[in-house]
Amino acid sequence: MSTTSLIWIIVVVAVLLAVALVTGVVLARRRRISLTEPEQDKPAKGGYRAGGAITFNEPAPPVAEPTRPAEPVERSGASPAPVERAERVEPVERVEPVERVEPVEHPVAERTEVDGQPGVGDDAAVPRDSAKRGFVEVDLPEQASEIEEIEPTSGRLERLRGRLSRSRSTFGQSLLGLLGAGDLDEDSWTDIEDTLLMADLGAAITDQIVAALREQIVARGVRTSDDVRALLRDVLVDALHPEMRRAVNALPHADGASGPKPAVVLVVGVNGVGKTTTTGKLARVLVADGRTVLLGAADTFRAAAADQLETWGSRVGASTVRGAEGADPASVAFEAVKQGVAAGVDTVLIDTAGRLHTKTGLMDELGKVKRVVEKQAEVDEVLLVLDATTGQNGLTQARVFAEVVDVTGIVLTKLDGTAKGGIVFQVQRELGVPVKLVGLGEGADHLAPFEPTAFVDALLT
Ligand SMILES: Nc1nc2c(ncn2[C@@H]2O[C@H](COP(=O)(O)OP(=O)(O)OP(=O)(O)O)[C@@H](O)[C@H]2O)c(=O)[nH]1
Repeated sequence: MSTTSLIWIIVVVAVLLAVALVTGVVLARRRRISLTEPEQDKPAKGGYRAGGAITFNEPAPPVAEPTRPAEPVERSGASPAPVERAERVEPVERVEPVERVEPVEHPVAERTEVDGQPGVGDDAAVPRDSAKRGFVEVDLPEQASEIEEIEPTSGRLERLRGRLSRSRSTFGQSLLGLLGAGDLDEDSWTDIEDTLLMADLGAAITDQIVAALREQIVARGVRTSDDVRALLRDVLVDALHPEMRRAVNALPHADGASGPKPAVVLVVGVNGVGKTTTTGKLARVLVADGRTVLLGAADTFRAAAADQLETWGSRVGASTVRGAEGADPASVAFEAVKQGVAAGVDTVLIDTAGRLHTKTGLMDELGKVKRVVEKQAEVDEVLLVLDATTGQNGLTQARVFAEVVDVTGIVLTKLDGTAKGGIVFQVQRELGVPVKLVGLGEGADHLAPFEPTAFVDALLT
């Protein structure tokens, strides 16, 4: 072979190698997904649409403005003008802080009739408001001197979306970062799984979401940060079952032989999760919607709980029926519904006590409350209140309550205080019951309707 031929061969091989190298680099770059595009901070397509108000459901054909007998409750509209103060506003007893912090013996040990087992009215553990905890942590709202203005419910979640910032940064943004970081190897998928598990989505939903992402990232040919966001949004919204009915059954029953009957809503859950606060916030929403409300303080284990509820009521002109401390919760609930029917209010909201951690005790008490209430009127909604910050504990509670009463909706409180917003996914799956409302703060109007799309958008944008 001549020298010229050899030189030509070397040149051709060098050119081929250079072409192969350039092609490889270009292909590798095209497979990368970058999240640094200017589009990054724009809302996902369709935008954040949390404009919905809390919706209420009527149990039967709509009632045409029922005429109500004289009732000391003035209505407030969506933009309420100052209304006259309701008659029954009694001074709220202030509970002084308990200073002593000592362990408390469980009272059941001293009781002979229950054979050492907790009975109705007992806690499995020492109640949180025993001397061990102290009332100092319970923030009683100030007694209002006049009826307050209530923030309109429409657009409320949009206004409160900033309160989901902890979940947004540790859950939403982490996922976007991981998915958009380029070639996804097995380590990346493990990181994605860990992020979902740490946000309290639970193993089953994590598997479901990861499988959907793996499949669709290829099927859709995901390339850009917008593609990633859109895919993640669709997969998360889908896992939240947007088709579930989330209206609260709180509107009165149509005229019957004996006239219109109020809707009855039972608010249940263990102590400290935010039942009383939620009942108060819900009363405000109903009043803002032009409804008349009567409150039943069936949490008779703690006088301050009834005071707290009464204060919430007085702030919006709703009366509260309460019993003596330690009274039978069922009798208070019965009386509240009886008075609600007599007064012709639209809704009776009953705050129950959740002190019974033993299933039998809980069943006895809640079952009795429901039975006696049903002698007066149908129970339309049983709202189970869960504290989003309690993770697995909250789920255990949810299971017990679901076995005991027919839970029709979940209120997830304290979502503002947690980075684990994923509990929403898990609790719906566990119970098969929709999350209807979410608590996003201690403020009087920090209760919002739960909307899957708006929620996911708040996490991702
Ligand atoms: N950050 C935050 N705090 C909340 C929320 N909902 C309730 N809380 C607070 O949680 C605490 C307990 O609320 P309560 O309404 O007294 O709870 P409860 O379940 O009625 O408790 P018991 O009356 O003891 O059974 C209060 O300090 C509330 O202000 C919420 O959505 N976010």
